[in-house]
Parts: sequence; C-alpha cells; structure tokens
Amino acid sequence: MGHMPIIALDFPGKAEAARFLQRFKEERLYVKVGMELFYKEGPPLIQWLKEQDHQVFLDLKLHDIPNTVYSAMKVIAGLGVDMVNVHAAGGTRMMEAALNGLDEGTPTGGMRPKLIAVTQLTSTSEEEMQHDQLISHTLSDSVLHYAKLAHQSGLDGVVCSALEAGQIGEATSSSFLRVTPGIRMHGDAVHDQKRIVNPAEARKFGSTMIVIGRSITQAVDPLSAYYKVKSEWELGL
Ligand SMILES: O=C(O)c1cc(=O)[nH]c(=O)n1[C@@H]1O[C@H](COP(=O)(O)O)[C@@H](O)[C@H]1O
Repeated sequence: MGHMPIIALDFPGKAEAARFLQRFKEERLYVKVGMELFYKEGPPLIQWLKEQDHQVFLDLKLHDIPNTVYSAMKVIAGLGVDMVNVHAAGGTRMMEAALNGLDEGTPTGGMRPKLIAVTQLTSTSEEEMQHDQLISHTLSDSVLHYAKLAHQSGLDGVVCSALEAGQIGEATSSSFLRVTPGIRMHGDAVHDQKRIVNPAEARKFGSTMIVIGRSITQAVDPLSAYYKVKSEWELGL
C-alpha cells in the first residue's frame, strides 16, 4: 500500500491549521507545510505537528547558490521533518549540496528527511514554460530532464504532475518518488493549477504520493472530502 494523501496546510496561521486538524481527531496524517504557514509560525509549528505524530513535508522550494542551500538544509534537518524540497532548476551542484546539508544536519540516530526536487510547477503550462523560461523543448522533456538530474544527484524523488510520473519512473527507478500536486476530484475548482488529474488517475499514471490542498481545506465538509480522495487514491477508482 502506498502513502496516504499529503494534505497541503495552506492556512494563514496556526489557529486556522489547528481548527482544520481538530476535525481529524486522533488520526495521524501526512501534512505539507508551505511558505505561508512556515513564514508565519516558524519551527515551533513543525514541532507542534510532530508532537501530534503527523508526518510533515516542509515545502519551501529552496533555490539558491549551493553553499546557501547547504547551510539552510543543515538547519532544516534539525527540525525533524520527514521530507523537504528544492527546485531542480538550481542545478546538480545545488541539489548535491542540499543533500550534504541534510546528511550533516541530521542528528545522530535520526532519519535524514527525504529530499525531492520540483521539476516544472503544476501551475505551469507548456506555452508558459516555453515563453517565460525560453525553453524550446516540450514540457514533458523538461520535466524528464530535471528528474534525471535529480536522480543523478542522489535525491529521493521529484515533484511533478501525475501526467509525467510514469515516464519518470521508467527513466529512473521504481523507488524514485513521484510526488504529485495538481490533484482534483471530478468537478472541483481548478484554481491556478494547469496540469491536473484525479486521485485514481494519479495512481494509474504512476504517482507514488499525491498532494492535495484546497479541494479538502476549502470543502464544505473537509473530512468527507479527505476520505473520498483517500479511497479513490488507495483503490484507484
Ligand atoms: O512543491 C509543491 O508542493 C508543489 C509543487 C507544484 O508543482 N505544484 C503545487 O501545487 N505544489 C504545492 O501543492 C499544493 C497544491 O495545493 P492545491 O492546488 O490547493 O491542491 C500547494 O501547496 C502548492 O504549493
């Protein structure tokens, strides 16, 4: 059985996140803390989530010179998160530096957080990528290229759309994580996402983990929205 869906806790602060999590009572979840919540609440928020035994993906998408990313990852490794990410566009030297920082910052006896690289954001279309980034390849070629770089750099996986997950699995290894946001149930609002699929398709296409936010957090009944996503994802239907 794969991983449970990762819920993006895109809330303005701890109070709103706590109100949301209360609905799940004692259930252990896999949650994602992004820039909005982390910049507001900082490391104590991570500690608070870990005390409740949730798994935490800290999504700060680092992208800087290798030394800066190395130093930042050393600090992040001490927070006790389960997974973190960088932008693959930072290059192989930066990704290797990130991994070294995590290795060196992980406390003795602790588990190094998994490190994954964002390929092309799921909010990016092929036209936008070609125009804004001056890339004259297809979007799937660009994603695959970044995935291979991340794999060669020793990372644990990538963030991509489920649409690209199968191809990446074939080009790297079956254990290489394909973490896929841009997940929507049929009929849900698409918002700013471009490359979207539903949870059942994501499994079929080769995602190893799905990330989903607003379809759950902004649902009239978040609890039942989560269980619907979870069962579609687990059963593939
Ligand atoms: O790294 C990410 O988590 C990420 C990468 C990406 O390419 N696309 C993407 O949507 N995300 C994140 O995944 C979440 C998706 O949220 P929803 O669009 O509300 O389901 C957001 O928190 C994004 O920041």
